[in-house]
Amino acid sequence: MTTLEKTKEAPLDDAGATTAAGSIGKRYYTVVFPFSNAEGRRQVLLGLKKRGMGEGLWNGFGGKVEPQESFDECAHRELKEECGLEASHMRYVGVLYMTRKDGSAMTIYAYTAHGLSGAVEESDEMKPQWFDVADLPYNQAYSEARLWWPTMLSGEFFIARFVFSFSAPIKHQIERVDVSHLPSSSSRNLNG
Ligand SMILES: COc1nc(N)nc2c1ncn2[C@H]1C[C@H](O)[C@@H](COP(=O)(O)OP(=O)(O)OP(=O)(O)O)O1
Repeated sequence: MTTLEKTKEAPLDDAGATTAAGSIGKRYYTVVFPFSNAEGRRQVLLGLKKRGMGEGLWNGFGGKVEPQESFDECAHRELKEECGLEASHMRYVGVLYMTRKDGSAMTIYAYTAHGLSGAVEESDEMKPQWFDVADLPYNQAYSEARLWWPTMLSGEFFIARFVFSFSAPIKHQIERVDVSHLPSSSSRNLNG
């Protein structure tokens, strides 16, 4: 089953994801949200960005996918570099296609991290802090966070598309995808 949520009636084109114009300046990123259920409280670790893009905003931990690196490897590396944690289980929960009217585009692969080990440490880039999932700092996060974090928190796989004019999302679509019927990677391998 697929559910669509749209801000506008006009459908989003896939400009940034697929067209020649959109692929110019396209960048691939990961973002990771570590979860904890310590003392019966469902919490997520966010980082306050200390420099560069998104400075002063709370976000998950992530960055650009390096050449020769898989998305999963990038997610584990960025988590460790930015907040000191390691995860025994990283769950790929969704993908965000972000495009600007100038044709530049960014694709962000979103993960939740579980089975955490290590000590939470502040890095050059991020100041980490635990938040109750019911009390997230949407007023000090990217403006589109309130549109997709609730879906990410629900655990349903999602495909989100945003079109920005400067930093404001002017069009968005969030598709929740039931992936339970898809073959696992092991069964795909068995089928060649
Ligand atoms: C609207 O723009 C954004 N929205 C959201 N939700 N997240 C964004 C947006 N722009 C960037 N991000 C995320 C994607 C990544 O998780 C980080 C990017 O971090 P950064 O630019 O610092 O990437 P690094 O590879 O760490 O960069 P350097 O090592 O070169 O500093 O933010």
